[in-house]
Amino acid sequence: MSDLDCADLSVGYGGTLAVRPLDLHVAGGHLLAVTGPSGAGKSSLLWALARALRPAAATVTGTVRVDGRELGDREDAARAGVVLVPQRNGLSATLSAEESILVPLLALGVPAREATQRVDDQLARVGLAEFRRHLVDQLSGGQQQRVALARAFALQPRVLLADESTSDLDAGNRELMIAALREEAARGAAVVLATHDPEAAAQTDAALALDEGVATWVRRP
Ligand SMILES: Nc1ncnc2c1ncn2[C@@H]1O[C@H](COP(=O)(O)OP(=O)(O)OP(=O)(O)O)[C@@H](O)[C@H]1O
Repeated sequence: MSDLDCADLSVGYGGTLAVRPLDLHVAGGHLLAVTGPSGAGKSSLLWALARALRPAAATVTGTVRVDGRELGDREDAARAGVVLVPQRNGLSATLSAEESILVPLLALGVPAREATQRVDDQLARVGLAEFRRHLVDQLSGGQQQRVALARAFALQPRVLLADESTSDLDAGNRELMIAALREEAARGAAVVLATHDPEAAAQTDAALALDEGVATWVRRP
């Protein structure tokens, strides 16, 4: 089990305070929803938790810890097993579905045979085995979201931060992907899903609402 904690975490862009100082604990094994209207600060919070906001782009204060160890920068967060699925998926249009999952695994030094097995397993898990050779550009928005989730699952994250990762899915695939996020939590990860969708949020262990950067518990863990 891997715990995610932040203390006094805030995000500002020039004069805008997008996330007001926040203390948060997400225990390994739990799936937390971060809800709120457009512009509430959900993406900013997830990017700050992943230590992925560049100092030139945003002012981030506070600390983020995984299993008690403070994360310095994005590379440090990646080494600690933090995986962010960004809102627009972060996939490269010119890679195929399978390459999208394989390349980060090989870059991290996962042996080729194991990496290939993980690609097969995760494409099957998200129901896209027959689309493996399609370029990302040739996939629908919902299929791209499922590839992005498969890529994250293949990395076996200790902390998984998914930003609107079910927004383009039909109800059936949304249920499947939320079940997969729950399985990642059951494996021991701390999982956070930012979502507009009340039906997705209702299926999580706890829900935190953001409004103009102010966080309020809707359902406590
Ligand atoms: N790079 C940036 N520069 C300046 N302001 C930004 C930047 N990114 C976000 N903001 C502002 O910060 C606030 C929070 O934005 P954020 O994207 O975190 O919200 P969100 O809840 O994820 O919205 P959405 O649901 O539309 O994705 C908004 O007022 C937004 O305009």
